Amino acid sequence: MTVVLKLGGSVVTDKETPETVDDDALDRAVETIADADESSLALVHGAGSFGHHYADKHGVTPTEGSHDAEGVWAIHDSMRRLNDEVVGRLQAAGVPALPVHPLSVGARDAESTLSFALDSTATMLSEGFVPVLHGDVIAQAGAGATIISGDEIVAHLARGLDADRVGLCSTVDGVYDADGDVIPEITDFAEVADALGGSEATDVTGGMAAKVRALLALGAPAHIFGPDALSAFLAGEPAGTRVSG
Ligand SMILES: Nc1ncnc2c1ncn2[C@@H]1O[C@H](COP(=O)(O)OP(=O)(O)OP(=O)(O)O)[C@@H](O)[C@H]1O
Ligand SMILES: C=C(C)CCOP(=O)(O)O
Repeated sequence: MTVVLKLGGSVVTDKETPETVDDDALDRAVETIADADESSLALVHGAGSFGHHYADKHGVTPTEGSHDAEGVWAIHDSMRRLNDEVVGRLQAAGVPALPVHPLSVGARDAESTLSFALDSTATMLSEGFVPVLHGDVIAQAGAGATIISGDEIVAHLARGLDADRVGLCSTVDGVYDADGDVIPEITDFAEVADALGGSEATDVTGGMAAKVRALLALGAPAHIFGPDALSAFLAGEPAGTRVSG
């Protein structure tokens, strides 16, 4: 049973204050993951108030690239520091976490098609480690470097590792309908398009609409849920909104 789980940047950081980890929320998530003791778990985390802030400052998005090495490094470096924090706390809680930095293993061609070697991630999993990936900048042919969101990495991992279960843990309890109620299941983008917005904070990768689109394109069932439902998700129980294309 392979599980791919993303901890949203809005969960693990205080998205309103640049470069601030949300200590309580991250510790709670780490504790829940340690308690679950999932045998084959690949983790991804988002950018929150780390990467998005620098991406915005240097004008880099998933489609607008940059050849400015210092700017690209500033974005990556902020994500690397957040990743150090996440990996360090997981290890302190007894989870055998190791980092995988997308900048060093992935690239896009001129048509934006992603190639992303999964050898390190897959081998870590089979050796009993918990790989921890993150949204990042990656080199793109003809564009310098562009942003890759944690959600895109989740989709790539889910396919490449043939995941049995995929989860996006965000700050919301699930995907809300126009009345603010959690939608139990989404099978078609058009049915929910009107209710889906972007993100409330600085976010260059598109908020909820982009998440639902990416998850609908997967073969595996995926769930979007809030931190309170993380242990249920890891136990294989229903959590938040189920998205299946
Ligand atoms: N219909 C909807 N239901 C739920 N949330 C929605 C909806 N439309 C827009 N949103 C927004 O989407 C946000 C979740 O997307 P966001 O990209 O901020 O999450 P994240 O993955 O946790 O963060 P990050 O992108 O930094 O990793 C919510 O906080 C909410 O503001
Ligand atoms: C802005 C950067 C570097 C990555 C964005 O990842 P996300 O928070 O998962 O959308």
